[in-house]
Amino acid sequence: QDAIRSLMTKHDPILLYVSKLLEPDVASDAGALYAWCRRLDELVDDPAVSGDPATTVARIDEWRQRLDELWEGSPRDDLDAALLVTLRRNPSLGVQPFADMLQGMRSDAVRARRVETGVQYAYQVAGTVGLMLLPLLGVSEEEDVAAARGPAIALGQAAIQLINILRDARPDAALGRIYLPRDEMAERGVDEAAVLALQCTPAYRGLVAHTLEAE
Ligand SMILES: CC(C)=CCC/C(C)=C/CC/C(C)=C/CC/C(C)=C/COP(=O)(O)OP(=O)(O)O
Repeated sequence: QDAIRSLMTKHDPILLYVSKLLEPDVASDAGALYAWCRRLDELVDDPAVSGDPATTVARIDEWRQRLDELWEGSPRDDLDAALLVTLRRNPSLGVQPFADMLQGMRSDAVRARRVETGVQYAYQVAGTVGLMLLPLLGVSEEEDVAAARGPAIALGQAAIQLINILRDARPDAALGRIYLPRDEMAERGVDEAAVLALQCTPAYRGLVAHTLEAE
């Protein structure tokens, strides 16, 4: 629990407050899921390997291997062991959202410069979080999951991913990366070169305003 708390304190302090609003078991399950996602993100975002897709991909594949071992009941460390407790407490939690998040990070890593985002990537790195949380929130019967799946993914995407993309658009562009949806950029006449040159054009402002309104 201490290791989970210190990850949250460092990266997402607001989640410490959110956790206090949850039942103790739910809070510790959410914390275990958080630690898995955050450690994966740290592997990928590590500045030491950010210019080296091959190393990043190797790390992601290693994390996938660890996930499989965890699913077979063999955690490699205390944080994995905490996740195993969570998996046992929430048997409807399937491997798919974890595998999908890994796939999203992998496809991000192999594209050296420009990442096409859109709905699929947003699902992979954020919508999946909504799916992971469903069983913790008491949604585990098959037909309930089917009904809640769409809203859960939408919540993850809207709450985490799109806000993140807009917040980080400038530093990402400075790194030669654009995570804005390509189809909407084209529709609104937002020029890729202008974004990379950090120009805040009226078309770009329009896209930001439209994205915020839509969510
Ligand atoms: C503890 C509670 C109440 C909920 C936990 C909810 C969960 C599982 C959250 C996991 C979020 C996470 C770390 C996802 C990994 C992928 C992702 C969208 C990372 C974004 O991280 P930021 O720190 O916002 O951005 P940087 O990667 O740029 O640092």
